[in-house]
Amino acid sequence: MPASPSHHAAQTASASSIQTTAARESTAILLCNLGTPDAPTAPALRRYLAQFLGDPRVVEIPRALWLPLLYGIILRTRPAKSAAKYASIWTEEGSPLAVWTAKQAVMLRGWLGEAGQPVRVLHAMRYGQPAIGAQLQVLQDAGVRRALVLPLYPQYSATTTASVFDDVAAWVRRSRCFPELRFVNDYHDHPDYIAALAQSVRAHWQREGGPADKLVMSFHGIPERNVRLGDPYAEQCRNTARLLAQVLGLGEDRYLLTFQSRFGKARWLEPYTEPSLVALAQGGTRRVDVMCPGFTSDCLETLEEINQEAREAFLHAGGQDFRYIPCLNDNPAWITALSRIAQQHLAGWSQP
Ligand SMILES: C=CC1=C(C)c2cc3[nH]c(cc4nc(cc5[nH]c(cc1n2)c(C)c5CCC(=O)O)C(CCC(=O)O)=C4C)c(C)c3C=C
Ligand SMILES: [Fe+2]
Ligand SMILES: [Fe+2]
Repeated sequence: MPASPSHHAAQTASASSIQTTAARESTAILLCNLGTPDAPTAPALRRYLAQFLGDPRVVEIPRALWLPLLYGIILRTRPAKSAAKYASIWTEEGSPLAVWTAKQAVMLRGWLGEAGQPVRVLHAMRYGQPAIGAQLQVLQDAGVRRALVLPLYPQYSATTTASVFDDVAAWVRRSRCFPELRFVNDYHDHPDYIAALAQSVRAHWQREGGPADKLVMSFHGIPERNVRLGDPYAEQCRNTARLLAQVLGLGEDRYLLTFQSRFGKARWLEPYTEPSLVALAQGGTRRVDVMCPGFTSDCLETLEEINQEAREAFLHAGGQDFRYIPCLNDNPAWITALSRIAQQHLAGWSQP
């Protein structure tokens, strides 16, 4: 059957609309997070921890000393203990970290689309699935020409941010062709990130009928040695805390910056979160608001370590009210912040 003129026109229109969409979507954003086990079970934890703790960015002990310790002791004992902790926070949809990260990618795509900037947005995990290299390959195979890698860590640390970069670079080394790449190092003082945190605290105060005696801001720790060797992480955490306190109008006596999740026997950044909460309770502080501004998604470290373990320690030491403020998760102000951070890094990247 010969094509009618209208059939022809429809074909041309749809071909050109595909081409326009393809041209616009030749830019992509890859949101990268830490990753999480596939299941709250000892075998899944063993796979996850082997990858995580086998990363030389995370444990900087010489391989010849560390690997026997990791495989001989840690991977025999820790998986079962950690699996039980994960089981206490697991949801029907999976690990909270995975659920929130996937949702952030979908929302960010929607936000940018509405702002007239349709770009592909995928998420990837440094440890576990979906892997960073596999997602970069998906983008490459789809014809993406420019990719912005955006780690979901507001504060830069070699243990986290640089490790994402290592993984991107490892994929590049294996690739014949790859998109132009840009990389976000940190956004610890970005006004929209600070504003999103402030908004989440104010909303919490509104729900609770006002501020507690103290706002505790707990960040993930790193070994103190890393900071001495030049990691800017601690300074960036202090900056975030100071800026947030400033926006909230909190004087120095109204907030406390602490570091959580110490791993191993070495000295980590201090003050440690749980002992600080115990000291506050013993010193007569009755009510605390507790938040984790360095985590953009709720995860094991916030839901179990802070909202379960640290809560119990505070109440046991005589505290009366432990009020946990959830992470930014799917907070619209946070997605707006992410879209602005992305737009600023995409600016000037010409369309073909
Ligand atoms: C927010 C930034 C993070 C930094 C910095 C960080 C450093 C760091 N972590 C470990 C060891 C572990 N961390 C674990 C879990 C974990 N860590 C972060 C974030 C940072 N880590 C997150 C978001 C999570 C939770 C992931 C989840 O699935 O919900 C774990 C695994 C759990 C356990 O067995 O305790 C370990 C181990 C080190 C050694 C380190 C810096 C040197
Ligand atoms: Fe960690
Ligand atoms: Fe922990």
